[in-house]
Amino acid sequence: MKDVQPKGSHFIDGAYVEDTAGRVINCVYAATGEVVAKLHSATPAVIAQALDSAKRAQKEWAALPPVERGRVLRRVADILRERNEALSELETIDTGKPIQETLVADATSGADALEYYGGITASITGESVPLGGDFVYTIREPLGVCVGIGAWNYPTQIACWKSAPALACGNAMVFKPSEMTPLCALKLAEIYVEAGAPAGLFNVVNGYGDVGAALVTDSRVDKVSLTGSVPTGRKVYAAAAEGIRHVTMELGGKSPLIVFEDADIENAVSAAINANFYSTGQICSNGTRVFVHADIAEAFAARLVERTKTAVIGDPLDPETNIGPMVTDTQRAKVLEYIEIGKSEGAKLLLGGGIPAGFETGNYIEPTIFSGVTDDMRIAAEEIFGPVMAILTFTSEEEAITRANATEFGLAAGVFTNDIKRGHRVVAQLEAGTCWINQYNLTPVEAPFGGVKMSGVGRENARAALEHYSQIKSVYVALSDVESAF
Ligand SMILES: NC(=O)c1ccc[n+]([C@@H]2O[C@H](COP(=O)([O-])OP(=O)(O)OC[C@H]3O[C@@H](n4cnc5c(N)ncnc54)[C@H](O)[C@@H]3O)[C@@H](O)[C@H]2O)c1
Ligand SMILES: NCCCC=O
Repeated sequence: MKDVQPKGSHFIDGAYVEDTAGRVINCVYAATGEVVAKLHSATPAVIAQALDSAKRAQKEWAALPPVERGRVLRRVADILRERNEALSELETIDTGKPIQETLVADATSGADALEYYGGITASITGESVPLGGDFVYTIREPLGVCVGIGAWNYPTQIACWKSAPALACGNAMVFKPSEMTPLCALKLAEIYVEAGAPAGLFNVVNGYGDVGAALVTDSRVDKVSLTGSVPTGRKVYAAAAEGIRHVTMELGGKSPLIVFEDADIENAVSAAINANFYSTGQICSNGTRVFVHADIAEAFAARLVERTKTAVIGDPLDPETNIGPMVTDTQRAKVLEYIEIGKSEGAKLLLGGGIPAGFETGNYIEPTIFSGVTDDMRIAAEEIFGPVMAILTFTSEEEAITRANATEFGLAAGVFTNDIKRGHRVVAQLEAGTCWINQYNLTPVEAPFGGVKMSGVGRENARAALEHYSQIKSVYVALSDVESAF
């Protein structure tokens, strides 16, 4: 295994920082269980250093002409693309996701975000509001120091999706990666400095949940953006509210994928595969409740099983591998428990359900398909965050919509139909922040991404994210005399 030990656990003010007094974080390669790097969770002194330097750098950064700020972000995008191979390998080692995915979905999607926001930095402006003589103009101002807290499934992408719009708006960011994947964001911090960002503008502090909690309540912090589970979201949202801080919450889901009887079955099967088994099922927007019209349910399931059997399970660093291990043994144990729950609830196990033969070392698990699932089963109601698909059947459009919406989550939804009117009619009624018609799980930077209901608050990507990293100042300008009562 290549040496991935970073020069320090944190990256602050343009340099690696270490404080061995912090609790140890072992970075484990999910395919073998090998400890590939050892870091230390941030101490209060490290957190203070990160926030102080971010506060300083933010002022310097916000004072630059926007076109110069945009240029720095675009340089970051270029470097991410130049180093895609090395960064993808690191992402694979950090997460266990197959290299065939990380080469196309991580540093590259991060680069898209940096390029997009670099391109619009100079057009983040206010407006002029005529009042028939007097007028108002508005200024879109940065919030100040933003804290980003990441989940473990997309460490590079999450760090880029948060930092790119934050920095474009003139903020600084202190980013805390998940303790399970501490390596990738450190590389991004190095690249920001190399691209010309002021030291301290993008700092990374590694640590457990307590480090995240300390950041959220610090008086130097103006905004918190979390990607994580609903239970963590509740805590972080409440803690941020104490200081009336701005928040973005990108949380979990249990999204529906509805396949109507007139759908192209081959495309719908491809979408169901992508919506459940990409990244070994560890994607927030996954369409894990696959509602299939009763008339085609048998044919759909047969083809799905046939194709899923051909998936190559293996070493994630092997380019042939489609399905790698789960991020940790704990996460896999949780998924295996859900599979047992599914069986005991009476769902029919069509495929998978255990540890693949020959893969007893590492956190491997088979892609698993249940049919005969009903809405009340826990495997249909709770976020599993692993490669477990539940097939449910329906007979009418109205029924499919009602049942798809019968969840506390609202992150995403997909509809497969060849009737374009039906496609639009159905998504208009689905309670989800992102919907796809005849596609699933594509999240281009040009499209806003985020959830409704318990799945979150705010949006990432597109111009929509600018609303969440800036605030508007109104300036009233009088051209006439001031009237007063006396
Ligand atoms: N909506 C999205 O964009 C999106 C994307 C990826 C993952 N997710 C969700 O993330 C979850 C999986 O990720 P996870 O297991 O890392 O989530 P998690 O909620 O356990 O942890 C997320 C982050 O929060 C930190 N944290 C934990 N307790 C904290 C506290 N009290 N204060 C501040 N920070 C704290 C963790 O250290 C970690 O960095 C799933 O629910 C998934 O759906 C959502
Ligand atoms: N590519 C989008 C991933 C977001 C959630 O896990």
